[in-house]
Amino acid sequence: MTTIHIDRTSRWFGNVVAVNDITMQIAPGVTGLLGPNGAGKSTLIHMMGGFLAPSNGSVTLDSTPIWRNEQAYRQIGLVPEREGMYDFLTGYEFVLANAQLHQLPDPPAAARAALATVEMEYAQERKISTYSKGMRQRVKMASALVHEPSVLLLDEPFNGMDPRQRMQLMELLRRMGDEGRTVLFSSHILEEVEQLASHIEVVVAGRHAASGDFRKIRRLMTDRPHRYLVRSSDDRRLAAALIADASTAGIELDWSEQALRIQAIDFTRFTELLPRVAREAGITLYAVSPSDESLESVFSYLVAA
Ligand SMILES: Nc1ncnc2c1ncn2[C@@H]1O[C@H](COP(=O)(O)OP(=O)(O)OP(=O)(O)O)[C@@H](O)[C@H]1O
Repeated sequence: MTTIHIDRTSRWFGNVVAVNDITMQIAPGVTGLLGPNGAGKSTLIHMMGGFLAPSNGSVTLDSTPIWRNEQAYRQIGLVPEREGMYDFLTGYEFVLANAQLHQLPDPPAAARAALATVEMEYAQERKISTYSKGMRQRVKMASALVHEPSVLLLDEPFNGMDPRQRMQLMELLRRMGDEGRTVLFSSHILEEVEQLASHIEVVVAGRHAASGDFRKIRRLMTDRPHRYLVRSSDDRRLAAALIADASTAGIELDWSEQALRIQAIDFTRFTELLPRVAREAGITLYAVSPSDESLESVFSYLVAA
């Protein structure tokens, strides 16, 4: 059993703080790392994989630091997000090279086994340049699995996959989690995480925003009061119609903005209510935007789904 501990860890690049004082643990099973673009997910994953040193704090695997620790590297497999691969190699040669780098006792057998795990034997003799995005993803995965790591880190693994490939990969990750491996994958899409991980970690703008059971966090995201700025063809009439519904907690006419500031309690109900009320009253909606920053990121998850 292997657990990664991230303890008061920060990472900066010049004056950009990509990861800001984050503490979290990644335990065996499948964990989803959720956050909007630029939240710091890749930077965190690279530190967990030993690709990057923390600027501050520590990242350890069962109490030993990961950075520059060969023993830790033997236990970790990392599937990076980047697309660039050795296109002139065949899938087999690519995975074999990694098996050799790990100095495994029988690199060809390990490469074949890893390619079988991701169901890529049929195309293993083809050049990577001829692969689709999903096939590339699977070969990267085979390469990360070739030394049978107990920790598997995947950066946006579902990007560009079709629904069938997505399902296959989800099944594989689920199986690995059930086997007791520590599997962490990042995503900026709420629904993707929902299907695979019951435990999630949320990062927003370099900070740790939430941790725990997916359903609880989702409720937190969707059931908290939300503030919107709404512009319409008749703000006063729209305000009167909305306030009658229990999902609206408060409305203010903002003269300087020429808009309504609305506070909604029940997110789902409000997002159904607003267009319906406007339609029934013959009011045109010109703009509906979340008016606080944290909500904007929550909103982007929902929109991206
Ligand atoms: N090597 C680097 N040099 C400078 N800035 C960097 C570097 N790597 C990351 N950053 C910055 O750190 C922040 C976090 O980036 P990171 O790639 O970790 O986020 P992310 O959540 O993985 O986003 P995405 O989903 O878009 O990949 C961003 O502002 C990014 O521009």
